[in-house]
Amino acid sequence: MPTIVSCPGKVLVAGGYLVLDRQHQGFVSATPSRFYTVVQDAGDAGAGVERFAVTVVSPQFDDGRWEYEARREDGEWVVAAVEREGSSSNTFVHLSVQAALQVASALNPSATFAPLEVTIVGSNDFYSQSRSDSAPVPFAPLNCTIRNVHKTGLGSSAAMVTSLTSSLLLHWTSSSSSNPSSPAGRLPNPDNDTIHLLHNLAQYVHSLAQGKVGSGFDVSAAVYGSQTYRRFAVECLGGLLDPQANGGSKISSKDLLSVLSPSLNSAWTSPSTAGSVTSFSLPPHTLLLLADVDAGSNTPSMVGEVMQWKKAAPEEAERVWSELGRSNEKLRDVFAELSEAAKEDAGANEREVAKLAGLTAKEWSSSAVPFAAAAQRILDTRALMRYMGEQSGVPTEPPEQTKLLDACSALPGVIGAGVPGAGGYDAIWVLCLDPSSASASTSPASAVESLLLSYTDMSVRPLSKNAWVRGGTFEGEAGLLRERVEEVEGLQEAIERGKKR
Ligand SMILES: Nc1ncnc2c1ncn2[C@@H]1O[C@H](COP(=O)(O)OP(=O)(O)OP(=O)(O)O)[C@@H](O)[C@H]1O
Ligand SMILES: C[C@@](O)(CCOP(=O)(O)O)CC(=O)O
Repeated sequence: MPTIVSCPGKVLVAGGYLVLDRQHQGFVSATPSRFYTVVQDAGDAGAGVERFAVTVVSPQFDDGRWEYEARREDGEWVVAAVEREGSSSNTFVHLSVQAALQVASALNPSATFAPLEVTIVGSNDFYSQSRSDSAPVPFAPLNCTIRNVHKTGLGSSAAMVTSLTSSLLLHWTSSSSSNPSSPAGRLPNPDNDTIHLLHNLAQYVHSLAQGKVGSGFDVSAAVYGSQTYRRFAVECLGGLLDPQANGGSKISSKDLLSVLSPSLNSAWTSPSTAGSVTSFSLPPHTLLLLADVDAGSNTPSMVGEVMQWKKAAPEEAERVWSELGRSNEKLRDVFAELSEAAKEDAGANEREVAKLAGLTAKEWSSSAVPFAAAAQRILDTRALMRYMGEQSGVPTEPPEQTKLLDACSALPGVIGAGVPGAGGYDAIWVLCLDPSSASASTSPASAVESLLLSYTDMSVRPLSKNAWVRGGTFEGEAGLLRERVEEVEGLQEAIERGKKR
């Protein structure tokens, strides 16, 4: 039986930069666009096996095939890349296989291993698709190398690393313990302790592969789905990211597990160092529409400049961050109030949404409806982000984006719009009402889509409807899931394409 794990992409709706600091939180939506990893035995497992092959195929890419040999040396598993003519290296994949194998062997020292074939695919919306009239097949080949692909900002590396490390670890440990709160009709998810370990493992691999410590909100979204995220302290990872730790030699499997295991390393649970994941939901009958902006921004350098400003003007920065932090929390709270109201009286909520969908957010404000408060909160957060951008000299919401966001926000049924994550020229989100009565062509979302498709001041392309987040739905909030191949459209075909490599 193959082991399949899928993980969602992310949109950091609010909390960019602040979320790097444990004092503040990030407000994250998971996307229905997901990464899938399929792990299959390609031979028999043997007792006392000292080496086995792991082949990883990513059928969407011309260079998407990596071969590894796992060898046991002095009781420790080491994963080495097998170089073939024309093959590229993939640090994210290599480190995922190495770390997952070490943790699996530490959890079960007498585990037996078989050769493995692994297939990785990401929903089309993680990558810009070539313009064509027909919709691409699921997990469509991109006709380019990984290095040359244009990413859309949904967090491909975090979703990929999390689904790969998780599927490998679950495959090797044949974890049968399941979570009683698993959604009905789906394969049961692992228990909470296992999920926590999978999270810690993916955070470690992702940080190591990126060569930096981001806040980790993207990996957390890949595991836990939509959430209010407070980062874990770097101390949780001990010296794992420090190349000088262990005198420069590789960490043993046992030591790796003792750092990553939430039951062995109290830093993961102690209030002064632990991260936290609490709820964040978009209200029912709202739709978060996403669009890719072609210009692109360099997140690490933007982060560097904001941090420099923070150091140079600590008092002003502290004041702005506190205000932004409060504004972001208010946005989360008003979404929670709207979700609660919809739960209490679904009919009244639907009627209100249907009425407001024909009016602009400016027009709502005269009647002081709760959706008007959400619109105002979004404007407040944007204004503060722009102010921080001006102060730090970083284009968090550059004028071209302001113009585009304002144009979207002025359409009927639009609650507001923003630049996700670090901001800049990468992407935008637009939150609109999604009345059940509207036909696909008369909905606020379709008006936004038309505006974006005909926009000429900047090159902006809406992601497909498959990537839009529907408020209050399972698909729009779920984190890591175990999957059956026959239930994921196009997955079997993608595996077959990979076999032809
Ligand atoms: N389908 C895939 N198969 C294998 N590796 C992948 C795949 N997609 C992404 N990766 C890995 O992730 C790396 C990209 O990571 P990087 O941190 O640059 O992007 P990112 O910030 O996650 O992108 P974005 O947020 O825009 O999706 C690739 O170089 C590759 O190693
Ligand atoms: C700037 C930052 O807070 C968010 C970056 O988000 P994104 O990759 O632009 O979606 C960095 C981080 O949290 O790792």
